[in-house]
Amino acid sequence: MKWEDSLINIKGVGPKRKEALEKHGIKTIGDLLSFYPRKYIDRNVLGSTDNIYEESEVSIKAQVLNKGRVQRIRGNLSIFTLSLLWEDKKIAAVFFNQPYLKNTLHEYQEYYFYGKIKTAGAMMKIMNPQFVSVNNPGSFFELTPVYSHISGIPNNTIPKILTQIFSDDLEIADHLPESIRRSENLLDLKAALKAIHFPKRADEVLRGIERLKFNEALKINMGIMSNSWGKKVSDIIITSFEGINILMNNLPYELTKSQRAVIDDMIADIKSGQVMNRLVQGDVGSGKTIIAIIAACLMAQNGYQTAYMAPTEILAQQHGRNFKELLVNMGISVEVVTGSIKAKEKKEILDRVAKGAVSIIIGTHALIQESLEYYNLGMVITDEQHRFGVKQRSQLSLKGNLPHTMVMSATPIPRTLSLILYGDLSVSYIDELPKGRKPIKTYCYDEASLHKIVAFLEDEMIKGRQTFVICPFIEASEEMEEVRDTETVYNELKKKMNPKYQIGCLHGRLKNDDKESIIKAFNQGEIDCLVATSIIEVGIDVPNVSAMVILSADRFGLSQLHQLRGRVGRGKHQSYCFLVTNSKSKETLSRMKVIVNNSSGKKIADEDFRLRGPGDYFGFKQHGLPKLGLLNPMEELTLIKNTKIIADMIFQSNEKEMMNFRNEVLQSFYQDIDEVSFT
Ligand SMILES: Nc1ncnc2c1ncn2[C@@H]1O[C@H](COP(=O)(O)OP(=O)(O)OP(=O)(O)O)[C@@H](O)[C@H]1O
Repeated sequence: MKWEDSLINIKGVGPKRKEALEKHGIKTIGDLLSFYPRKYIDRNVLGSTDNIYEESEVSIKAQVLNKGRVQRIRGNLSIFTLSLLWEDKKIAAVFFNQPYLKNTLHEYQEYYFYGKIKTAGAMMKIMNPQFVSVNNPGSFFELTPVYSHISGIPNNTIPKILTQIFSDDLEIADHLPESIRRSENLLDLKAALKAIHFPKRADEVLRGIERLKFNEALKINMGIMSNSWGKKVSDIIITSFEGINILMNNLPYELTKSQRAVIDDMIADIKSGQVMNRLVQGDVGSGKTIIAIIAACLMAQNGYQTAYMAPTEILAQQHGRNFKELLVNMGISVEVVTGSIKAKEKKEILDRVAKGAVSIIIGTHALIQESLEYYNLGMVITDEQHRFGVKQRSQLSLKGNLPHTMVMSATPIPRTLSLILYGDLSVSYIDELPKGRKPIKTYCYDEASLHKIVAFLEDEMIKGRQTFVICPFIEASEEMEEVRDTETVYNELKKKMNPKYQIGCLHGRLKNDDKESIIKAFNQGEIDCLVATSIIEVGIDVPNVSAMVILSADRFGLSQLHQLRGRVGRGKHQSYCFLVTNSKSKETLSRMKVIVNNSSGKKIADEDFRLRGPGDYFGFKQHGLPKLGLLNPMEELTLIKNTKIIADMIFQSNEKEMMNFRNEVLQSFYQDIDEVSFT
């Protein structure tokens, strides 16, 4: 029996169960072996009456004192209660819906019981315990794996199938080179899987987990490393820096110290003769776009093209305007290519790109399309914002002859995750905001205060400012009446606000042309108040906006609220953000407090991470990385660092075994990420 064999040949797996397992992503023997237990029951802990903890799960040794009593509650529901003597105390064993146990448990006999202890009430209880006779405990004290329930599969079926798999001639090829396995003191793969599924003791499970986590960490590291590995020396020759000096000297503002430092880092990379792989990390509104403009200008002035990949069409258009504003009169040609552009126009642009008549190409995913050929791509910039995966990034880089890469990101990423995601990148931080920015005053109110908030927005608009009103939904939902939607709010505001104010409404369901014209009108100050969904979350840059109201604010994640709020306070005006929620939940209110009291993206991300836990935070899927089994990347810094060193060693090695292993791991990595879909 092999890893890739189908489960259909296994006894006990008929077509129905096969289908149920497949729904859960379990198709092969290997998939089932990779379906790890959710937890283990350890009945080895023998409880004592000296030390009883409410709700603790323990084994107790106790004598049955009576025949017990079955109470019928209603229908099939029954409770069987039995009195036990545990050391010198009485305890009741309570069984639900198992009246037949009356004939199984015998008076005056001793048993081991395992279950949850409840101390509240007149008598101590052990709830729904498992039990075994003291004279014949069998495997009662062995560790028992517990698997997540799969609908259509009885709970004891998974262990049964696994037992069969292991008792047959199971072949598991362990490709990890023996030398690494030994130096890292790891179990071989089959032994590790056996330890996970059939452990006798807890330390065996730990050894099994150690090996399987190692596999996952090594695979992720090798997959990421393969993006940049072996393509270090750059053929791109940059000699002229005059153009960017002119550009920088003519900006309407002075660059911050951090912005200058990032530009220095970039220039040093380019001068080093090696391919640049740099992540630029800076909080919302810290001024990352100008870095991209300067980098693209440098490339253009030296005869190379730059591709700039933005996460949304709206942003691609906005960047297009910004780039053109600063670069067109320097004789640099900029074009925006998006999915919605008309075919004829697109063809014309693509022809010009292929001939080298366009220097800067800005777009969305469309930039990765097969049909887009570059003349001489010198740099790829991705405005990451967690929308692109590892795969897209590398696909775009493959378009040229090893172009330089720069990744922009606003969201602080925990160190471990950034080591994985950007393991191949050097990092520059923009850790200050442009001069003169005032902290955004943030408040949390319930809906009863809405009329006052609307009056406040009108006051701001009298002063010539613009405002945002954000709603989670596009239209009203019957199931979730309490959640605000753009359609209703837009109509209400039209009635409530002075008609001299222009109100606009923007959401993802509008046609691209309509979206574009609304954004344009808002940019030009023709719309005073824009009601929108989170579509404006990233990147939208209108410095005249001074107030934002976020309705049903509890529907958004903390980092998302921070991103949304980052759409105001981008100019010299004092700005305000109102989080509106009717929720009284303590948890919600404490989340709102985090935003009210903090302005730093890093602090908010830390809190988000603390409140939500690692599982939810920065999903791997969002980054186009495969789902992990046992590895929690947030907590395994040492393992990730160690396996990175090993991955590097494997990539450097000319030994056949190492090279074969490398190819196999990469094949599997790319297969995994092919299965990841983007939403
Ligand atoms: N040094 C500076 N001084 C003053 N204004 C600046 C400076 N650098 C950038 N800006 C302006 O600040 C605003 C925000 O910059 P930008 O849009 O580049 O931010 P960002 O880092 O991309 O933010 P986000 O992550 O929110 O998209 C823009 O209007 C930009 O022109």
